[in-house]
Amino acid sequence: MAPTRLVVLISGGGSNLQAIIDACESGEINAQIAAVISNKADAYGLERAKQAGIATQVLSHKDFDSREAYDTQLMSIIDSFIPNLVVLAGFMRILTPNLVQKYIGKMLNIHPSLLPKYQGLNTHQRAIDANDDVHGVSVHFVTEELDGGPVILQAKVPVLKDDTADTLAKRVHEQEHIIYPLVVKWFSEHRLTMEADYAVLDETKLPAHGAQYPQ
Ligand SMILES: Nc1nc2c(c(=O)[nH]1)N[C@@H](CN(C=O)c1ccc(C(=O)N[C@@H](CCC(=O)O)C(=O)O)cc1)CN2
Ligand SMILES: NCC(=O)N[C@@H]1O[C@H](COP(=O)([O-])[O-])[C@@H](O)[C@H]1O
Repeated sequence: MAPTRLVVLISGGGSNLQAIIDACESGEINAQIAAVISNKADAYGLERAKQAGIATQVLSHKDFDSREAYDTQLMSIIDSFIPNLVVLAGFMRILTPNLVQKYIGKMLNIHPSLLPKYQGLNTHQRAIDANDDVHGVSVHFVTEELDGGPVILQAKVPVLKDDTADTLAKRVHEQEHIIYPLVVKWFSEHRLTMEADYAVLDETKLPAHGAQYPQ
């Protein structure tokens, strides 16, 4: 089967991008990253992509007068790489309805909370402030509703009494790097749709660390 063509959108360090790069390079995922696009020129994820020989492009939102104008240009760039799947990996811009609808069912996001809890930003601190004893991460389809799309896979981590947002984020990151490549692999093998019967996904492949299907 031809490898799934990925376009990955980032804004920062790119550790999730790196996990997907590694999984593609090892053959774990039958996919290739056609391009990495960042809205921040100083995103270290761009360096990770360059070191892996992956095409990169920077599209700064500051160069556009509106979200719609930015997304129109972003769509044009994404389309030029003819992706089967668009992967948001720490991409920190809210996408407009036109762009979301164009890629509906073939755009994924990773969000650092157990959705539907804590949509939006600053999720780790919010979990600590709420005295939660469990936190985690969700991989979901992107829809117009911010962080409201169908959840595909989640992973849980404990919140420790002395946790800071940084120590909790580090624990969550470890799980992100397991479940995101796994979901991309499932997409590449099963051509996941938003109406997917999650039973199609082989539960035995779930990492032992407590990943769970949405209830
Ligand atoms: N239409 C959608 N767009 C995006 C989704 C989505 O589900 N639907 N997921 C987000 C990712 N995300 C959380 O997982 C997220 C990203 C950015 C923001 C946000 O408030 N961004 C601000 C700018 C913040 C900054 O620059 O630091 C903004 O866009 O004004 C919230 C949640 C990606 N997009
Ligand atoms: N709302 C989106 C969001 O907060 N996403 C989060 O950004 C980080 C990106 O890290 P990375 O750049 O090292 O992959 C990840 O923790 C991801 O869950």
